[in-house]
Amino acid sequence: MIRLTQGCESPHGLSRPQVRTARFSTLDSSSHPVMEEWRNRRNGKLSIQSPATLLFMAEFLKVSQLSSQHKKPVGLVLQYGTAGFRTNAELLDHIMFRMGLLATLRSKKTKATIGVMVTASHNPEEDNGVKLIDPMGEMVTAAWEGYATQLANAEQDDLLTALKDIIEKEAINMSQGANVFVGKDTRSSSAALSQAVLDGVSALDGQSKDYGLVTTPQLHYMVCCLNTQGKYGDATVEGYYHKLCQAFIQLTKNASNCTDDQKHLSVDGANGIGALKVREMESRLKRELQISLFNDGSKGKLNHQCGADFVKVQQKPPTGLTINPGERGCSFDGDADRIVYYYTDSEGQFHLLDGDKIATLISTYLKELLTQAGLDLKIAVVQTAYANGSSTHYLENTMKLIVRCAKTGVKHLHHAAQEFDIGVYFEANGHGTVLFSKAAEEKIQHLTEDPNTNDESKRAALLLQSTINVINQTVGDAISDMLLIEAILAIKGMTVQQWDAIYSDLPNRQLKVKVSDRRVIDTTDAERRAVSPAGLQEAIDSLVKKYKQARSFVRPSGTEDVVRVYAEAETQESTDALAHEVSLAVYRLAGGVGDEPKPLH
Ligand SMILES: CC(=O)N[C@H]1[C@@H](OP(=O)(O)O)O[C@H](CO)[C@@H](O)[C@@H]1O
Ligand SMILES: [Mg+2]
Repeated sequence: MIRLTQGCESPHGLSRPQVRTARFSTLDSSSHPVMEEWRNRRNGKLSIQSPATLLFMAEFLKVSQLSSQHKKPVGLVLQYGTAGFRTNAELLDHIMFRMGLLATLRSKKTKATIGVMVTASHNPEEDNGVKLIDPMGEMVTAAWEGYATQLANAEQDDLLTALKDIIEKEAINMSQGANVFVGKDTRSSSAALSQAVLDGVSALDGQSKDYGLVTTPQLHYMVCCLNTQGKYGDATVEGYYHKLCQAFIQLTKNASNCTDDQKHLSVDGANGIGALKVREMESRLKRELQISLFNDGSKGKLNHQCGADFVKVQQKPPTGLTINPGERGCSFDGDADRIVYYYTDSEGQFHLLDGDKIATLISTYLKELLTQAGLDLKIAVVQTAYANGSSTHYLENTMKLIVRCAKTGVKHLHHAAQEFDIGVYFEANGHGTVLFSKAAEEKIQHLTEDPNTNDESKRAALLLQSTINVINQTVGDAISDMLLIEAILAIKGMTVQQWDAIYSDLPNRQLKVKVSDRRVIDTTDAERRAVSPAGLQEAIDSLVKKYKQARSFVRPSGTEDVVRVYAEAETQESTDALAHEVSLAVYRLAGGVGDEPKPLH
């Protein structure tokens, strides 16, 4: 029997010695290897001088008990991939519980609030997933993605050992308090799975706040607000709408003669959380943006034949949405962190405005404002290898902007963008945002307050300030991006066709090739060149030479068991031929399985 002595104050604010005494009394008899190891370290005695140790062990016991209600299926192995864990919802209960544990440890380690979002984004309704959010609202750091995988894959009996390993490796002070924010999307499995996350947090005596149904970027926003003591905004959904909508209204005051037609936008909510949140926010836009919401979840299935991913990959409008020729529409994905725009011309031809077009519109607008404000700030656009060559060419050669290419995955773009005063980053699929350095924000602020600032500079600086406020800098955010794009179009008096005409996309094609082990492909130069298997890059180089304005690269997907092939060229015909020939090269040199890739035409 272990008794708590005087001075054994709980860092968690627990003042219930009786409860603890009762709980600890069972520690002596616990035969779990982790408990035994701790006993051995103390020559068979549990030190009553170490309250933190006692609490730690009491929590371990609780973890052990609660984890038996969230058992891992034996042998199941899952990976924390580019966008967290993602698979069929039925396989995820133990993962969620364990991510609740891990988020609590991360919170203790960083002494800050951590976020856990339950969502599988654009994947089918039957799937689910989880992403961890670091203190400033960014994706969790790479080392902890590794811990997430270790913890997720530890068999039931090894869970405490896996937990202890992380605690020791990171030298986590277990007496530090913890706070975890939890959010979920609209999937039917999300309620039970987010409860499993909350169970994980409480097993380690962490505090939690359940935000319930929120978009992924809203949860990122909340985490950032809390950890900046409200400087970024109020950590509430109301606070989020207030900040973004107020900035939007402020921006649209600079749009003259905007007709109701021009203020109209059709939104495809992918039958997901984004639709609910647009509905909640709508009235605050004071008819400066008049939204017709489609795929609002009242009848259709999540992401089915709709949503940003469907539109981007299929290059066609979502079902369930009607817009007249020339009118603009946009699609969110299932957790509202991606957006793409589109319209159909008078000939019925569909035109997609993807992440590259969005990055071009935003960076052009920002560059103009910087010039008007007379501010010398370094602005850059960060893309991936999937960015259309025309967009890169236009940004570098016409706009004279710095363009960087990062590896696929938002966290890579986010980090690259942080190196500039203003970093605009977008994946071609529509996930992106804009980052402003602290120094840039201060210079803009100074300009708005300086009595010597001339009128033109002041107007531009004020516009920049409202632009900063409409943007969710923590992560790509469909709602925030939509408001920014709509404000820019209104301010510039630009139609969607004019926006589309800034540059013309090169025809492009993406294909997938199945190989026995996609890890045989290793890449360099932000994934644009293959260094293995031997001969593959040389083969691609000689194929590319056959076509005009051609470019092609291959890389193993981080989310699917395939090798992705990308090609672009002057015409769709040569693009498709090149994509097919490169697919064949991958199939032959990288261990293709199944039938040989067939020509597209
Ligand atoms: C070509 C492409 O669109 N790749 C997507 C996809 O990654 P892959 O590693 O290509 O499977 O999923 C990621 C997560 O959602 C997203 O960030 C990325 O842009
Ligand atoms: Mg998403």
